[in-house]
Amino acid sequence: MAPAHLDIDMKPQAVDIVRNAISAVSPKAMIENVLLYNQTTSTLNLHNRQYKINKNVFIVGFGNSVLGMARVVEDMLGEHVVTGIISIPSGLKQETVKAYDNDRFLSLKTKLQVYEVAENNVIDEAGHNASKAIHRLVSNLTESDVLIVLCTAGGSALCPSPRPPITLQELNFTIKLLNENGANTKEVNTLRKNLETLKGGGLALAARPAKIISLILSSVMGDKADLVASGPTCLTQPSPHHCLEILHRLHIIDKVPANVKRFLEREANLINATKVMSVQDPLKAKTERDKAWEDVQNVIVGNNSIACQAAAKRASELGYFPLVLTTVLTGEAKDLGVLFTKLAKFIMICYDRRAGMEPNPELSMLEVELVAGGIKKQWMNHIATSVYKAHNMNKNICIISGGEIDVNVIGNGIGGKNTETALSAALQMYEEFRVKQMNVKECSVCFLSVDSDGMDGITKVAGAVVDQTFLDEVDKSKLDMKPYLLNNDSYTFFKQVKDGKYLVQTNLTGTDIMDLTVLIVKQPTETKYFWK
Ligand SMILES: O=C(O)[C@H](O)CO
Repeated sequence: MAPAHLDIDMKPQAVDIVRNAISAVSPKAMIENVLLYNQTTSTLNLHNRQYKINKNVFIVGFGNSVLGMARVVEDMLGEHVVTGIISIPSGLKQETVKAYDNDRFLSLKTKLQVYEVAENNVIDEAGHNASKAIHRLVSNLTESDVLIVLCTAGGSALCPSPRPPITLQELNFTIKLLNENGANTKEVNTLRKNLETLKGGGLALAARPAKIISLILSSVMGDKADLVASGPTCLTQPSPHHCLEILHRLHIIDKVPANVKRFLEREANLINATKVMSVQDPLKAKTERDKAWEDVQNVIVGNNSIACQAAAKRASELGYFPLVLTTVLTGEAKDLGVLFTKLAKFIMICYDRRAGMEPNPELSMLEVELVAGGIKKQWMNHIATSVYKAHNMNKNICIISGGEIDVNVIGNGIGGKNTETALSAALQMYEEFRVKQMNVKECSVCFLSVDSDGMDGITKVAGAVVDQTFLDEVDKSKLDMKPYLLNNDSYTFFKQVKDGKYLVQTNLTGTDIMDLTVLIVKQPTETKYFWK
């Protein structure tokens, strides 16, 4: 007989675990974890630095999640905020007020001006106006002012600032071309840093001599601060040669606007000429350059790993044996769904101590498949040891991962990368545990995949959760998962099963640390490798 806690429904618990993860990176938690305002001494503390506050705070921000962050900072500093500007995606204000009334929007007394720009994520004139207004605001700051910059994903497109003579249309065309020709975020943002005034440290330079605090919500792998919103406050060397190399490599050098190409070539020549003529002592040049950045403090306030740790803590409170597998998960939705189900199968075999001790050809084969699918060899050992420990403690294992899921869109259905990952996992569970092993009725696996911003692709849900009961419902509905999966129509599929009960809804979360997955695998009810 399995202990009572092993019989509980894992779905609400998996949802509870990700809700906790997302809460840990909510605007309030993120800001209040790092930024402390001491009213008695009128100082603002951020890590090891103190800032004198006396009606001298200015706020600027751009990104999909800056709205909530701006609200928290403004609430904290109240009368000390002089003014500010934030640039957010068009329609976000309405969505936020609809979901949360005014709680997550700026207060009625706000001193911040909000620009809603970039409809459908396309650079536009409204965004350009926002960037010009931000530039004007920061250019007038003095040494005694404190500028708080809020940066999150999406910031690049929300604050376009083409360097003259490049026009907004030329910048837009170049970015579109890069995206359409397979450039990754790093490459696109490298171009942005070189072609735009406020990117690649430009905002910080324009705001000198003010003190600058940049609060960055990371939604990029490896938390590279300069990649978020193209690093407006990060020290960056101009790299026109690299830009030209990217354009050549992607075979778009002759397709970018002539003005852009000319601009980059001229910048590259300038650098070449300076190198030849430079008689400066490199050490001295470095010290001067570094001094200029002493008044800039860049801090990552939220990321995937904070969220995964919070998920692990919650899983442990719920009685699971948690394991954070990775915070840099990558892969295509359909492939990841298959991979996580295979991982579940591997764990099930490992749970059986006898199978663990005896050579098991199925286990060895699974190991090879998992490693080929992207699960690192050392992770496999870690998983096997964790399963062994969980077994001894009579606990179920809960594997948490965070990262960026991709999706290959070939169909015309409705879905997001997370609903697609969950549907793919369900299809694989069906095949592994119900088709291949006909005598097994129990499939003690629960898998959940969500987008932390609460909007999976074009859907209004965060993702989906699947388990054995889902497979039962699919059986009852007589629906076939495969064609939906092939048509990228996972949302439509989930909608039809039990009226969408297996979809995970979080509303707009006001944050974004990419995607999160939870895999719970119950211990077998018998010690024997139990589906044979
Ligand atoms: O805005 C951007 O540059 C991307 O979303 C990465 O932050």
